[in-house]
Amino acid sequence: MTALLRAATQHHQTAISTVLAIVTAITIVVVHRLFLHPLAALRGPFFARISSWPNWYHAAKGDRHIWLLRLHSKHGSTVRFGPSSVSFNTPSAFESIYASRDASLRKGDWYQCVKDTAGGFESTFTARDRSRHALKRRILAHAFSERALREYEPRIRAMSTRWVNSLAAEASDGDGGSVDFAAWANYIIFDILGDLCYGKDFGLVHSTKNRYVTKLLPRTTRSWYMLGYHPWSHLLRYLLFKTSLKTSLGRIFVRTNSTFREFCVASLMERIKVEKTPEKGTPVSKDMFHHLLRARDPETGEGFSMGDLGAESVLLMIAGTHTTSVAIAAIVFYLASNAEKLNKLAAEIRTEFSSTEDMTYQRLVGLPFLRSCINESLRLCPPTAGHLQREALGAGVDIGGFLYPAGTNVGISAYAFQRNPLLWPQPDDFLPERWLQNDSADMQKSQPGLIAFSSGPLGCPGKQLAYMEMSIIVAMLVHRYDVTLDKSESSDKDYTIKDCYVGQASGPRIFLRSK
Ligand code: HEM
Repeated sequence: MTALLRAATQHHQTAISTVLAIVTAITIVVVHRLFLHPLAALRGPFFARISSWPNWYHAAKGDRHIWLLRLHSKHGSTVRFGPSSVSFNTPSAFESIYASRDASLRKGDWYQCVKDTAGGFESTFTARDRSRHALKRRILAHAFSERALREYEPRIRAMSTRWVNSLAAEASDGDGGSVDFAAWANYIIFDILGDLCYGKDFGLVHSTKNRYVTKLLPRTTRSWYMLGYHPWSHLLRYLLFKTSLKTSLGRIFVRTNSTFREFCVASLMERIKVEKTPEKGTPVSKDMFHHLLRARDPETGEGFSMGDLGAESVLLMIAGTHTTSVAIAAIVFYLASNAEKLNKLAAEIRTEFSSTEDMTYQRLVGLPFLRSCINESLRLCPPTAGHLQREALGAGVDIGGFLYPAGTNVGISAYAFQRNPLLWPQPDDFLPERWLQNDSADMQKSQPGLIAFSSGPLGCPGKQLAYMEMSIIVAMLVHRYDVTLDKSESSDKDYTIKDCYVGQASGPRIFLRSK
């Protein structure tokens, strides 16, 4: 009995000591993060300064961009939103973090997580080492040269014409009902990318067979957010990808990711087969992989290995699809919600073109209101809305006179930046005209550029291609149809996307009436 009592007391004492040890450890961490940490002087919400859970919560919920905008309006232009994470919303910080070639910054640990979920295969996107990244970018650049873009244009126009024609049957005011435009924007963009990457028609516009692919991507990028921003990310990644759990839980976790990768790699393999054994009489398809299979780095003479090509195949299909389709759905939302702007754009397009067949990109670039509508929509709804993480290295990085030590994650959310009321008058309103005045000295002073494509050596190489696609598709749609919002489905004033790295969108539901 006494022995039992002694054992119980001992147990009790051990439990108390354990609890005390945990409380002491937490107190030390909290006190350090609040008062002794090199970032202690920065403002931010209490719980976010002491723990990464709030950041993870918003990343998992998909509203981190909205959260960051709120934090900036409360705490100012520099916000500590995690123990070692800082967000900025000024043009000078953007210059320092993204536009410069500062060697004291590299892509943050989150990009490593993306690489881990891809079985360790490294793409241009996940190459964190700056010289390895630069090498890959020089090779990848062959797929985005001016000559290549000129070759892509007729293909984009042909596919867009096919799409715009088939929309008539889908969404007519009165009988056909409204359509979810985000879905239809996805179909055309996936079809275009299939053609531009592999010379292959995925056929999403005409058949339901491959449409499942559009659903895989948001789930994949969401899993990157869930895991990459998790406070225990390193431990979880170790367990999922480095231990025996790899073949069970690890495999389940990356299942969607793997299905998408298999789709892209299978398309690449088919493409390579065609390249090796071309059919007699069939013209060579001058698509992205036509260029990338031959591309050599002008400095080292290196080309992509088979593993590299697989990784780039997945990257191009991720980076080039939902980004552009979300952007197009947002443009259509803002136009359909602002009849006066839509009419002005329709007048510009219908005056310039008598038919969609004449819509060359060279002529579309000359339409100032079209470009302004695209820019204004990208400002309000940047498809990669979140905080693009960069990690300070070595002696740290100086941003605005403050030294951020090695290991600090710095970055900017395009959404928070582009709705910063100190930079953009009436930040929440759709005012394409603000871009028309860009030449005036006043406007240039008060209005910074868009940062939706990021900038500098890690910025988007597909920017020109994206403008080409957006211009052609929107112009064809507006030329061909009167577009109206299906108000019975939504009364939203703003186009809200979920930030899952690449935005996730649904709607707007629209009616189309042939002109
Ligand atoms: C409206 C459409 C688009 C937007 C807003 C956009 C935006 C961006 C942004 C912000 C980045 C930097 C991401 C980061 O640092 O984490 C990026 C990277 C990238 N984008 Fe785009 N993008 C668009 C369309 C495209 C298209 C059409 C392609 C090609 C088919 C493309 C290919 C890429 C690639 C390959 C990267 C990785 C670059 C690197 O890591 O060096 N993007 N894009």
